[in-house]
Amino acid sequence: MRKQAMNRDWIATARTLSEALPYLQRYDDAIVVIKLGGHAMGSDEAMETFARDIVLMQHVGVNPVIVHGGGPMINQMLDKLEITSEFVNGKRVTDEATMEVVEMVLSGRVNKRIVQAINQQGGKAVGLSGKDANLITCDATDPALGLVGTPSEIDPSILQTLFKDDTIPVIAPLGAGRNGETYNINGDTAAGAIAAALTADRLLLLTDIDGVRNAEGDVVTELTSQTIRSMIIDGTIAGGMIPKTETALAAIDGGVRAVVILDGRAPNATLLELFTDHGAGSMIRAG
Ligand SMILES: Nc1ncnc2c1ncn2[C@@H]1O[C@H](COP(=O)(O)OP(=O)(O)O)[C@@H](O)[C@H]1O
Ligand SMILES: CC(=O)N[C@@H](CCC(=O)OP(=O)(O)O)C(=O)O
Repeated sequence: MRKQAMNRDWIATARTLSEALPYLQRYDDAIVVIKLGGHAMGSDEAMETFARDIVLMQHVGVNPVIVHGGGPMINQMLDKLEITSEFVNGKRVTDEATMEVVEMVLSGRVNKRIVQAINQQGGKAVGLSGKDANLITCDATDPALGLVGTPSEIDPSILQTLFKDDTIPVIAPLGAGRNGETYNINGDTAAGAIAAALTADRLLLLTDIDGVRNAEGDVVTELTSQTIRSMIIDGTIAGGMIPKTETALAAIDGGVRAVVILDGRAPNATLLELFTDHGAGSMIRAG
């Protein structure tokens, strides 16, 4: 016998699916780069929902690319090893010992947790870092930051190969230097550079806050490059939000159609943004 569940509005569920059609058509074959910040990687349950949304996205024709962070997980391991660490303008000052820990945590535990979560939902994910297949080549950002890298060359060919095979790339933000160095790249910066190299349709930066807030504490839903620049200068945008908004500007300059900064802890955040009228977070658009 067919179930007659009374505790859910099935008609509304069917309507939601029907209303998604124009969005499904818009994003058919689109490239969407999703940066999952360390603060947005919550419980196993939240990771499961995130992974299911990514697999669904791919099933309806999107080519998703995940770039992740993991700052809080790096901090935990550095604490255990009694290595002190400091941030300058949202970037971790990285010496050789810190770099070893960063690579171990990001390419190891964090990357594989996301890969496994996607695969458990029936997707096919592969974990890489920017060092694999010459994906990201870096130059030093600033000698004062040590081994922090700025992507100078991106070779996205491995990503195109993975798209053809319906495989979802999950990328740890590390890059190779020209002389065999390993560089630590801020996760947002890496995601922006990859999105620009792919001329992605969307870059979603998932974090632990519902968007970019103004001095009054309200989320600004549409941001222009001028507003961002003045908010950085007057200190309204600070800490980890600096690389995020700078990334958004660089990605738009690099050909990405739109960047959205949104709360990755909100349930189904990525689907809400892509497939419904309810835009979430702060959007920065081209033109
Ligand atoms: N104007 C602002 N609007 C929103 N968040 C801001 C702003 N200025 C600074 N922040 C801080 O930036 C943080 C997001 O950056 P970060 O912690 O690096 O995130 P993630 O780990 O997701 O990359 C927010 O939690 C908030 O504390
Ligand atoms: C240079 C730099 O700061 N690299 C970051 C890389 C991880 C990251 O970006 O993590 P979130 O996205 O969680 O902040 C770091 O060492 O913490």
